[in-house]
Amino acid sequence: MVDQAFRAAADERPSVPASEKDANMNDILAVRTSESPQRAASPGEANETLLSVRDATIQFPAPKGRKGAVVTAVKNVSIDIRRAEKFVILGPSGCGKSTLLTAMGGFIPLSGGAIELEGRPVRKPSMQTVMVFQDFFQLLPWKTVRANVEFALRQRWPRMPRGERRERAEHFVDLVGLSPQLNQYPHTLSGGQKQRCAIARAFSVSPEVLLMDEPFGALDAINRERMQGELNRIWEEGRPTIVFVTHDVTEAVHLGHRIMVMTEGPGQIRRLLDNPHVGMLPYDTQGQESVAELREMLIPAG
Ligand SMILES: Nc1ncnc2c1ncn2[C@@H]1O[C@H](COP(=O)(O)OP(=O)(O)OP(=O)(O)O)[C@@H](O)[C@H]1O
Repeated sequence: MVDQAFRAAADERPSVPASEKDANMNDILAVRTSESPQRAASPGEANETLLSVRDATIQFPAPKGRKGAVVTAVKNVSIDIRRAEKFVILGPSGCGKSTLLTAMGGFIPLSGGAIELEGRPVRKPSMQTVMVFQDFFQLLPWKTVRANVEFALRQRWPRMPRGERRERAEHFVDLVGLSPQLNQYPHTLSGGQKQRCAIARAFSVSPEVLLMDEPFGALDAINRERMQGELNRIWEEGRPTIVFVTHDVTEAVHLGHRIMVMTEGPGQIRRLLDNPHVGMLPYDTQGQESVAELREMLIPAG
C-alpha cells in the first residue's frame, strides 16, 4: 500500500499521460517513502494550499513569423503549492520553468487560467513574494552586504526602527555565513558569497513565497553543493514556502519535498512526486538511485 504522502502527490493529475518509465519512478519513490525511517516529513503534508495554479497557460508573441503567431511556453498547468514546503520545478532547458515561476510572482500575465496566493488572484508583483535569480548582479553594487539587506528591510517595513533593522540584517547575514563580509561591497565577493547575500536579503523580509530561479546555476560544483546544504539549513529558520526551479536532478532530489517534472516545451506537468530523500544526499544510496531514474526520465525520447 502506498503511504499518505504518495497518495497526496497522486491526487494532483499530471497533464500528460505517464509513460512506463514514469510508472517505475512512482514505484521507486512510493516504496522508498514508506520504507525510509529517517524520512523528513514534508511540512506541506498539512495540505494547506498557499499558492494555487489553475490551468495556467502562458504564451508569447512568436519572435518572427506571421502576425499573431504565438509561442506556448506553459500549457494547462494546475498545481497547489503547500505552505512551508520546498517545491521543485524540474525540467529540460526551454520547457517553461522560469516562465511559470515568473508568472507565480505576478511578473508576467497568464494567457489562460489563474494563479492565486492565499485565495487572492496574483496579477502583479507584491511584497509577499520575493524572487532570487541565477545571476550575480542582483545586489545593489554601491551598497555593502549589510546595506543591501537593510535596503530590502526598509522597503518591506519602512517604519522599522533603525537599530532593529540593523540587528535583523546582521542576523540573516550571519545565518548565511557572511558575517566576515558584512561591510564588503558586491564586487569584492565571490559568486557564492553574492548568492548568499541575495538569499539573506530574500529570507530577511519574511516573504510568504520565495521564488528561486536556478539560484545556484552559475556556481561551481563544490559551491553549488554547499549552497544546497545551506539552503536546507536556512529554510529551517522560519520555514518559508519555496518554489525552486532547476534542471539539475541531484539538486531537485536534495532540496524538494515535492518535485514537479515538466515535459519539454510547451511545458506541462509530466509527473508530480513526493521526495523522501530531501536533505539526505549524497549519502543516501536510495536517493542516488532516484536521481538516476529521474535523470533517465528527462532524457528526450528518440
Ligand atoms: N519573453 C519571451 N518572448 C518570447 N518567447 C519567450 C519569452 N520568454 C520565454 N520564451 C520562450 O518560452 C519557452 C520557455 O522558456 P523558459 O525560459 O521559461 O524555459 P526554462 O525551462 O526556464 O529554460 P532554461 O532551463 O533554459 O532556463 C522557450 O521556448 C522560450 O524561448
